[in-house]
Formats: sequence, structure tokens, C-alpha cells
Amino acid sequence: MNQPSNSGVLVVSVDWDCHPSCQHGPTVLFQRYTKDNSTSRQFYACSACRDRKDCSFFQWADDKLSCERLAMRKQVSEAFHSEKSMQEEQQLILRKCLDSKDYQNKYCTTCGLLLPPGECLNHVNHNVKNVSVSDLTQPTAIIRAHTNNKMEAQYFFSRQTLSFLMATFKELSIDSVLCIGTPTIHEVCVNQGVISSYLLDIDQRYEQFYPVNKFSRFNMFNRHFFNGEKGADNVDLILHKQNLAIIIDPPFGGLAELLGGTLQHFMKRWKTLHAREKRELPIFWVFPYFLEEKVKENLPNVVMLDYVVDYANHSSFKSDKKRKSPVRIFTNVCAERIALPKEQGYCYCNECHRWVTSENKHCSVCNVCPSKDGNPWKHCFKCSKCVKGSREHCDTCQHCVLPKHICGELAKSKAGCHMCGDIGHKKRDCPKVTAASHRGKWKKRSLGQKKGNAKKMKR
Ligand SMILES: C[S@@+](CC[C@H](N)C(=O)[O-])C[C@H]1O[C@@H](n2cnc3c(N)ncnc32)[C@H](O)[C@@H]1O
Ligand SMILES: [Zn+2]
Ligand SMILES: [Zn+2]
Ligand SMILES: [Zn+2]
Ligand SMILES: [Zn+2]
Ligand SMILES: [Zn+2]
Ligand SMILES: [Zn+2]
Repeated sequence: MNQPSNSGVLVVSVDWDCHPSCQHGPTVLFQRYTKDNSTSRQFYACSACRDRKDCSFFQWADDKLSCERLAMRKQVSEAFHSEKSMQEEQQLILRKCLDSKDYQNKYCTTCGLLLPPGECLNHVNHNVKNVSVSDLTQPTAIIRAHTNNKMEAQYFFSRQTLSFLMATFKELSIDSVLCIGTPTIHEVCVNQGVISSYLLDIDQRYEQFYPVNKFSRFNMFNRHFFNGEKGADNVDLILHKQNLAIIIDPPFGGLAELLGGTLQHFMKRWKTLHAREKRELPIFWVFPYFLEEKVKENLPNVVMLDYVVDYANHSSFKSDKKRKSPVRIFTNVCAERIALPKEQGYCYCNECHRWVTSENKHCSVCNVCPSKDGNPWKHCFKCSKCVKGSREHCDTCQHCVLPKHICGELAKSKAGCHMCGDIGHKKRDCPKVTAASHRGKWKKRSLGQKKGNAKKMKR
């Protein structure tokens, strides 16, 4: 999402049928407040890109577009809609590469293209690499990952995490998965051939490696299929599978309310197709632990597993790093049914009936294994709850805080409303926000999902 300012931006509406579209499908209506919060104005911005550099679409909701701008918008939109998917042509190239015995296949990393024989001449000064026939079955190893945190944030699961996820699916008798932004899971499923899978991802490069019955270019924030009905029909086919699960691993900065909307849309469709099922469609949503509240607000009945998800190509979220990855799995499957690997130090808590990290000790007062971050927590009788092990109770702040804190700061920051600064209420009850919500399908959500943490984690 484009953020014209750091403060005071809310999602107002996600009415996909009525909003103007950018090249990533329908935009989101946001509300931006001035610095002193005295006035606000609404604008439409891209749902997929959190930086104007990646998608320049921006439109004030009350702006009357000039004729030239309208004409330009129309031109862009027409060009976008006529840009038909090249998936079928790409598949012919893939076929040629797979069949080739007498020449070395090439992939141009600069253009993100698999090159048919003879095509290399057009890529002379580009970064071209050789790919073997077996490489072609591992697209995530061929493509250059786009690690732009404001858009794709392509971080691939480590081998260990992949094995855990695959073992979990097997244990739960899941035989089909809808992979949303999880190309490595899809790759393993396709290669192993035991679990059937379908990939939805915004990265068009996968069109070269998978036919339309295996992949569609898709925007997970607004449910936009770049190939129209074709993609939607193929997803519907997989939603017919009874023992299906969805696994989604969005960029951290992605708004939970939009992601929740997408998941609930698929869950609802699955429920309609399996009217006799009492269960919900199993969901595995990979997201940081510090966004737990946001996930739970937007997807009811999920729990956070203690399992630490790590990545092969992320500089800090690798399993060999000292600092643990903050990424966890949120699921609506009963946590008791998901055994976490003992050999990685997880153990079963008989009181909580779930698997936890060995540092997450059961608190007999709260009657839970309280740790969220995987480090030891302890009970504070003054706060009447468990807190991070590094915190000490401060009688002045009346809270458990870091020993080296500035007394009073926390109380100040906890007191008021982030929106208007008033001490008397919290952001969710801010009259300014409520006053703004007077037109149909409104949603009042903060854009800043614990910005401090999200910024620190950069994904
Ligand atoms: C954090 S990575 C997750 C990859 C996953 N860990 C794996 O190993 O398969 C985010 C994924 O979501 C995709 N993505 C980013 N923005 C998207 C969007 N708006 N809609 C759909 N996919 C998106 C990226 O291309 C990338 O594959
Ligand atoms: Zn866009
Ligand atoms: Zn090239
Ligand atoms: Zn416990
Ligand atoms: Zn406790
Ligand atoms: Zn305390
Ligand atoms: Zn204090």
C-alpha cells in the first residue's frame, strides 16, 4: 500500500467492484489524516505495493480527474487488460527446453526469462546462466528472488521448515494444497507427486514453469486474477477437494485485514462446496508472532504454533542465526494434532495439550505456556500475567518493563489515542474515525501493524 505519510492512515474500504484499478487490480480506499489530525482526506492506492516506486497509482477520492488524466488512465488500463497472459507460449518454450538433448538450456536472470534455442543473441550483455533439465523442476532455485520488502519479499523456506510443513500435511491426511505466495511448497508437491497443489503468486515468472492448471498470477490482497476467469476456474477445481488446506506466506507489511478477507473468501467457497463438512478448511498462515492480534482479528479460531519458521535466503531469519526468526504459523487446526519436531527441541505440554519450545515453560498461575517469542517468560504477580524474562516490574510505571527504561514513558504512550492524541480513548474508539465511516461498507483499521517491529524485521 502506498503510504503518503507515516502517520494517520487507515483502510476505509475494500469494495473491489467499485474502486478504480491499477495494474495490480482494484485499489484500496485509505484515509489520511493531517499531522495535527485536524482534517483528513481519502485516497485510492495500490493494494499490492507498499511503495509508490513499485506502483505509481494514486488518486484522491474527491479529485475530479482532468480529461488528460482520464484518457491516460484509460490507456494504461486498456494496455493492462489487453496484455494477455503468455502462459501458453511460455509453456511451449518450457517443453522445448525439457525435450532438448543437444543444447544447454539458458535462463536470463536480467529479463527473468527462459530462453528458447537461439534466443541468447538478444541477451548479450545480460546475466545468462545455464540450467539443466532437472533445474527446470525447481523454479525458485532458478529465478533471482525479488527481496524488495515493500512488494514481493521473496524469502524461501529453509529445508527444515519445508520438511516440517510437508510432514504436517501428511500427518493431517491433507492431500491437496492451495499455495498462496508459497512457491517452494508448490514445487515440492509437484516434484514429489503425492499431494496435488495449485500456486497463486504475483510473480509472473512462474508462468514459464507451470501451466494454467498449476499456477495463476494472483494478487493475494484483492483476490485479483491477472488471467481472469481461467485462474478463478482452476482454483475452484482445487477447492472441490475435500482434504484441502491453504498455506499462505505473505510479505510482513501486508495488511492482515486484506489477507483475512482473501482467506475467508476461499473458506466460504470451500464450505459451500462441502456442505456436509463440519470442519473448516484448514489454513496455515505464516506471519510474525508480533502480529498475532491482527491475525486473530481477521481470521477467527486460529492459534499460533510455537514452531519457528526460517528461510534459506533471509539474512537474519536462518536457523543457524543466533536471533530466532519471529515468523510463526497461525492455524485453525487443533494445535494438539500438530507435533513439532522433538529433535529441534520442541516438547509437548500436558496441560496445554500442545507442542511448545523447550524454553516455553508452563505457568501454573496463568495455566498456559505463555512465551510468544520462543524465549523464557516468567510470571509477575503484580501484573497478574506472564511477561518476557528480560522485564522487571517497575512500581512507578506499574508495569513490567526493561530494567533500563525511562520511567513514565510507557504510561504516556499507552494512555492516549494514536489517531488524535486524546488521552480519553483508544484509536479504535476515536470519534474522528467513526465520523469518517458514514458511507456503506466501511472498515476502520490501522495501517500501522506495530510499525516499530515490522520495520525492525524488514520483510
Ligand atoms: C515471504 S515470500 C513467501 C515464500 C515462501 N516462504 C516459500 O518458500 O514458498 C512471499 C511470497 O508472496 C508473493 N507475493 C508478494 N506479494 C504478493 C501479492 N500481492 N499477491 C500474491 N503473491 C504475492 C511473493 O512473490 C513470494 O513468493
Ligand atoms: Zn498497483
Ligand atoms: Zn535478458
Ligand atoms: Zn503449557
Ligand atoms: Zn503466568
Ligand atoms: Zn509486572
Ligand atoms: Zn518505570
